[in-house]
Amino acid sequence: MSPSTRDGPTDGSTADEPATDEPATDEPATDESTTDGSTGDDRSTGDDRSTGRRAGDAIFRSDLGRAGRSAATDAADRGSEPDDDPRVRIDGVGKRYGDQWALRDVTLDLDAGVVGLLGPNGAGKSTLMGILTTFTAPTEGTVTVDGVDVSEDPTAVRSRLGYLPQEFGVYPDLTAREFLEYLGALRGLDRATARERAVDLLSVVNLADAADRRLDTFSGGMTQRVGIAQALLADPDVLVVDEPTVGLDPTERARCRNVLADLARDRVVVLSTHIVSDVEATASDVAVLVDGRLRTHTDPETLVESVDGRVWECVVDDRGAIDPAHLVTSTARRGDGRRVRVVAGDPPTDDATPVDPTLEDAYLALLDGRDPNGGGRP
Ligand SMILES: Nc1ncnc2c1ncn2[C@@H]1O[C@H](COP(=O)(O)OP(=O)(O)OP(=O)(O)O)[C@@H](O)[C@H]1O
Repeated sequence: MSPSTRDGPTDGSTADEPATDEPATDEPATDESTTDGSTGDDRSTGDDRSTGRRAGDAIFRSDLGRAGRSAATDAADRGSEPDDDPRVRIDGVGKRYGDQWALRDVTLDLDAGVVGLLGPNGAGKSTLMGILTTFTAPTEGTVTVDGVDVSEDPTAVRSRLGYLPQEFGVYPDLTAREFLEYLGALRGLDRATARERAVDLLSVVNLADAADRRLDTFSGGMTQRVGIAQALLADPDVLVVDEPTVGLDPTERARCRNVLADLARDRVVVLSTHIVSDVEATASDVAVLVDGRLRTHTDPETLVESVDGRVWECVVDDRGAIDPAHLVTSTARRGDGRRVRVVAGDPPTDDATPVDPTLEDAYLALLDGRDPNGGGRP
């Protein structure tokens, strides 16, 4: 049996090779054969009717007989109080390719919750995820997961970490249950444990009703949730997901987001995405990378507040009516003209009305960096 097409691990687990500085090994495994699932019929709901569990219920972690991997449990095993160290500590991390720095001096502490990793193309998000998932060796700085250094002991880090790559491949002729059992066996689980875990995980991602359907009948969103399930096979403390909602319809996006938010109750979920509304809907933290550097790490509410009182909507005949010194975050043609959304210190037109800011307004203003009072970019 072979996966549809892929060059790397089918399960999105991290590569077996130790992290290296060679760019050739810095490419995360990708899969060009995602299921588009146009024939899928997803009847799953937020609740698993067979068990009555909610996605990501804490019961899942204990059910899996997890051998105490969290910092808290490790500390309890050692007979000591858990320390205040964050689950993930990224300290002064940089990555250089040739003479170009893809990432520089990034310091981030992460604990349970969803951290939305945002940044324009080329900002360094994939590089940072590659370092976190042990694919890529940092040039400088350290990353620890539950106190374990990714460079010193990548194998131990991998056992604490689940990864859903952007392109996730499945074996289309297997059922969801068979697929997870297979990946569980690859991870060294015995048959009974793999079976039990597959059932639990399908419940966690609200696919219990579809467990015995072949994967080639799954919609794109269902396949992504299978991807999340496989990333949870080792019941990781840290889940890294790369653009999990791209190409999904709004209903499936919401389902996927809800699963991630539920899982983040007792895990670090690193959500790398360009879809700012997904971050707004799920994240407790937002980290913005620009040109390889961390521009901000805060909570979404604080970022939104940064443009409070500076977002306006107005209707204009054409966009030229807006002072080019102002940042236009959206424009839509309406019957009465163009409705534009503007970030500016003062009303951009006489009839502009103030509106509640969104995270997207704040994010675009942060990237734009121009003076909201109209003075242009610094
Ligand atoms: N293997 C590599 N060899 C050389 N340069 C690389 C390599 N991987 C990434 N880079 C460079 O590092 C910088 C950061 O790239 P990275 O892919 O991490 O950004 P990103 O934020 O993930 O972008 P995107 O949103 O487009 O996926 C870019 O300038 C990119 O060209």
